[in-house]
Amino acid sequence: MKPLDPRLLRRARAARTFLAASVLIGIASGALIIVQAMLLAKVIAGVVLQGADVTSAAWALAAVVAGRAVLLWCQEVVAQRSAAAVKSTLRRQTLEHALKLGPVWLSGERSSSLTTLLTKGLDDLDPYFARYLPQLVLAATVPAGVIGWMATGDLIAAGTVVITLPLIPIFMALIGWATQAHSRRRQRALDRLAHHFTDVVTGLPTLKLFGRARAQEAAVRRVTDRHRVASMSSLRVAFLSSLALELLASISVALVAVGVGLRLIEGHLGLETALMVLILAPEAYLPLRQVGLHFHASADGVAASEEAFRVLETPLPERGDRTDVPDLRTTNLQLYDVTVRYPGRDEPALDGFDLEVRPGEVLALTGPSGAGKSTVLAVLLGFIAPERGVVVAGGSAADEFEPSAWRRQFAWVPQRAGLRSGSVADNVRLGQPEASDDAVRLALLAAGSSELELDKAVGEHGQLLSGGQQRRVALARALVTDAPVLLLDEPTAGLDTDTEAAVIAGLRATGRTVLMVAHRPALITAADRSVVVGPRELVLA
Ligand SMILES: Nc1ncnc2c1ncn2[C@@H]1O[C@H](COP(=O)(O)OP(=O)(O)OP(=O)(O)O)[C@@H](O)[C@H]1O
Repeated sequence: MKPLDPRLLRRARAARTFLAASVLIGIASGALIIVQAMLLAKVIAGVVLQGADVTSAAWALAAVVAGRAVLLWCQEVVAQRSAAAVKSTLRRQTLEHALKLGPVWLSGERSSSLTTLLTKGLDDLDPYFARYLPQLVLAATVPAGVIGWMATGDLIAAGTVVITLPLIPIFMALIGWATQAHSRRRQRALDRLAHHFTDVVTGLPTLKLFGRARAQEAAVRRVTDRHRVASMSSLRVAFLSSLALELLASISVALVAVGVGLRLIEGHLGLETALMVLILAPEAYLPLRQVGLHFHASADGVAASEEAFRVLETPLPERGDRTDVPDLRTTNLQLYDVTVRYPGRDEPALDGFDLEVRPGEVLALTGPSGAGKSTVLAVLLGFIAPERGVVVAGGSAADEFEPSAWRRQFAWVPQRAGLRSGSVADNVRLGQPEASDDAVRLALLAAGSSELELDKAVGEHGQLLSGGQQRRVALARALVTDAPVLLLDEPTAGLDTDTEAAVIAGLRATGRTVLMVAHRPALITAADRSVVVGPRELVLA
């Protein structure tokens, strides 16, 4: 593990400010430690030898101690603020990037890993900023100053420190090497726990229905146990390594002390100098020991930031920046020879697919389950880039356009409605935040949901609404936009025949281009045309 990931400095301005402030505070702390040792030695020697007046030195010592307390406070304030700023920057950047990567990239276990990373994961950066980095700066500044100053009083003691001090970073590097693997294992166990737990909670009604809820207890226990074992082994390494570093530093200080004691007895050193060297010796080792101590607390934070960088460094599909997207109210939309392969899949989800969508037509995409109908919509929305082939509008390829400008031409109703908690109106307004109550009512009417009150509560993932109501609210959310093309993934699934007829009539009445994935005969019949998606594309009149 690198002590300081340069990507952190590049991505978060707060981290750079923090580092600069920490270096200044570190240098000031180093100077105060030396002055404190000199004054302390002077006061003790004065008292022991009963000759000198130590009053002024005692006052100066009190001032130095107060100065160190103020520096510590400054360091804490700067660290907490920087940690908060860096976490918020990383969270924002990671979330924005994940959104740009789109729902296809987020599918699978990625969404729960991302949730863990953006919540608990990045919080682990707190000890990294508040403890580890300041200590790292002190470790780089204080020992050099202390050894230099010791050398002016006792060259042999300074030499002893110079020889023994490097043992600490060597041990730390070895320990760090072992800890990194433990931290990663712990992070993976936490990810798996989050994923499993989300799955179980979301699927609890189904599990109960099939009498499998109890069986999940054992599965949750197993995953939790794995996390516990990983955490305990991290802690074991942390405690053992602290003990090793502590022991090493104590033996080194003892070596210095024995040498100083002998030279004092033999008269080669004065009492004040000997005291100063003895007081300073532990200070040379302390920052390095503390770095080792805080290293473990920060390892989880560093693992989380590496995870965030992994997301941030995932390349975005190449898209142009043109915003002059042709108006699809008047322009044909074409797919030529489009082949799509999902990451990790050998078989293509779409193979050499051609399609032409004319303005204002209602077109049904049909075909067996898994044939690639939803994938056609994902390609049109730019959620996945075709391996071969191209999407064309008005003579230009879709990937020449800036993604959000391109997507403004479309309103999408996915297979899962994707509603969030709030009211029905809140959910419809996701399509058009400025929509008036009348516009929302009109959209609900066109979606066959006139019976739904605008302020009716919607729970998480659309709970509190029936499956059919969720679909219709999602449809109203698409209809309230002014997008010229509606991409609908089975818009009438779960609706009764009358409501389905009303929805189809509502769709036609909008006069917009509709491209819908359709399994139900009523929907296929209501379309102007239907296209079969599958290994062999058939275009039916
Ligand atoms: N995110 C994904 N990662 C990997 N494979 C995927 C992903 N999404 C879909 N697939 C695979 O791509 C193929 C086409 O899927 P798609 O959802 O487009 O089919 P579909 O025709 O819409 O099916 P259905 O009618 O059941 O909704 C399937 O084999 C599916 O397993």
